[in-house]
Amino acid sequence: MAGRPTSKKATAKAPQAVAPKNNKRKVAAPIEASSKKVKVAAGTSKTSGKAKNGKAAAKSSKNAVEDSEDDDESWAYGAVSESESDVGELDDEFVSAEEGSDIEVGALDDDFLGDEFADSGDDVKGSGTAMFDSDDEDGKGDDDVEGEAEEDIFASDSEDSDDDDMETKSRKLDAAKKAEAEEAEAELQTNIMLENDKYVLPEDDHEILQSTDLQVVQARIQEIVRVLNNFREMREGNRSRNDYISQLLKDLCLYYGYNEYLMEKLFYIFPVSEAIEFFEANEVPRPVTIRTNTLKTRRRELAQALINRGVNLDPIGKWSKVGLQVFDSPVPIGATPEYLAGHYMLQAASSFLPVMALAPQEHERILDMASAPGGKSTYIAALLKNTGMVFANDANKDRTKSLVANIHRLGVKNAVVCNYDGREFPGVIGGFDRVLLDAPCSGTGVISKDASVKTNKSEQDFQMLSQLQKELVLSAIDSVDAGSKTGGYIVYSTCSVTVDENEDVVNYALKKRPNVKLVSTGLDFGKEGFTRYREKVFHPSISFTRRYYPHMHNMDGFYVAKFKKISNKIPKKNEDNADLDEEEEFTPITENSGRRSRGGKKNTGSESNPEEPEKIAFNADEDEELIKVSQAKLLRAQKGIKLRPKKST
Ligand SMILES: C[S@@+](CC[C@H](N)C(=O)[O-])C[C@H]1O[C@@H](n2cnc3c(N)ncnc32)[C@H](O)[C@@H]1O
Repeated sequence: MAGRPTSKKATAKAPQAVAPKNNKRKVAAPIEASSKKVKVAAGTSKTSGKAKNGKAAAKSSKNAVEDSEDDDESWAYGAVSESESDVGELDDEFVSAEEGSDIEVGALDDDFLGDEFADSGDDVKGSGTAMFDSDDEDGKGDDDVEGEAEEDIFASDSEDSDDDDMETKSRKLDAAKKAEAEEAEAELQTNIMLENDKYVLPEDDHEILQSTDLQVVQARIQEIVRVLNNFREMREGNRSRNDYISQLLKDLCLYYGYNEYLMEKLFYIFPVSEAIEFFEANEVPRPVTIRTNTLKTRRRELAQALINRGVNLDPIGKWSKVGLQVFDSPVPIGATPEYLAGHYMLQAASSFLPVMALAPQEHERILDMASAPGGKSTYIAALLKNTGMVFANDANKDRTKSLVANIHRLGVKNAVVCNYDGREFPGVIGGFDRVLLDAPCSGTGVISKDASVKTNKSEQDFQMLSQLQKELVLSAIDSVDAGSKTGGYIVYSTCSVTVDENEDVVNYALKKRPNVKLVSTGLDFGKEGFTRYREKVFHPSISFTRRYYPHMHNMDGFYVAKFKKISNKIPKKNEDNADLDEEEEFTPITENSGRRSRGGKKNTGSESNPEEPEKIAFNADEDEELIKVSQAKLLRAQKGIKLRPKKST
């Protein structure tokens, strides 16, 4: 469709209705929008917020300095003193957009879309330039215009120079000024509606389709948001809220380039103004972040090595001890010697969160059910300090190649890579201390990295994804040993913000597996998961789950839920969960069946007695025996040593 803004150019004329709120939020974001270095955080196109953004950035720069001083490691990286001295110089975020534009990412992992970042400089520059008011485009500032007006007045004055009647002269001057003021007022009237003006909705679709001029669409979005925010006073006649909302949704689709189905799905997650902040944030790349691989180095050492290469970086925020935010770099950040030596992983900040929630303990046996390309598996391995075992599984064999490469590069020695459909667990192996299910999802949290999500997901896709996620989460739960001395936890996460893929899935799991309960994620920021959404009511404990948003937390949209398994038996009904809605049935895999039987009837019990709850426990002795046999085989193959396996008693 002509005029459809699928690109970041749309940010150039972003609706301004939300600017003040947005600015406020940016300062509190877990990834600081600090100092000149920030090229993305504050960089939306809200011209009205320019000065404020500059101040906010300056303020947060100071915060970043304080944060880094409070850090356990109590260091301050290269940029810190610079940012302190820069604070006073900052006047707006455009400076930073250009300064931060030359970052190169190089060979990035699959979970981190390098092209976005490589392109980001241009995008930001583009939007930065376009962010200037059109008034400024002719290169004349307000002073120039005023100067011309004054010259005109004096010109007419000089024509009458013969007339030395001061009163006439003064009257002419007054009349000229009045005419100019009226003209100026008239100009304003055509552009700006007064607070109390009623906004008249376009009458028919014809008019809407004609209005593909982004500026017209943008102006209408602003007006409709203004009306919706003060509906009683501002609405036109008997127009309903729905009339305005349906026009707004059409305009948002046009302006940001989403399909109608997804637009509606996302729009209702937020209050009106916040929805626009969310769509706007999706037009701007998120900060480039890396995770220190503590198996090989420490954050301070890594930071120093990268600073020596001219990389401008800072700690990600107080909440992470291993994250670094890279502002700009003269070298490709995905191809430095430190990167190749496995000292860090290019990893989105949001993707630290599920692993932090999982909180792996040394010597545990952990399953990462959907793990490629391994950002989280390798983090788990690092937290285990290469003890215990990480089963890094992924259903996509091709993707396991990058998983294996990352495991090697990062020096992970306690990982087993496997390639099963996650729904086949625990038939493959069970009894884990903890399971992470970072589920396949629609990616509505990472639209800034992959804009194709705006248009390539249909209602059917969402239904299929939600169904798959529900099946996977039950397998994840069933793969954990409730009797684990140190664990018994399951973390479910997605990089999507839709309710179907998050609260709906968790609610379903609570209903189908009353032997689990939700517990705190231990993450001290993030919005609470919804306990109600439109016509849906979820279990109250879903408030333990956490939502993360680009416009609020300056990181990808994300969702994290943590379950504790309290029994290996699945009770028939749990009173706490009795109020959960009945939903469609499917046949999950059981330990006994090994493979998931499809399309059959409900089967949560054992094969011999479907009514009897299944028992899933890891048999440590049996496993030890297997490990010994395999070690013996290995020794024989590698060194020709023959060990006689001990007979089990
Ligand atoms: C969000 S990505 C995982 C990212 C990964 N956790 C990381 O941090 O690098 C989801 C993964 O799920 C995998 N997947 C899709 N369907 C699956 C299934 N039925 N069982 C297991 N993995 C599946 C996809 O191949 C994809 O790699």
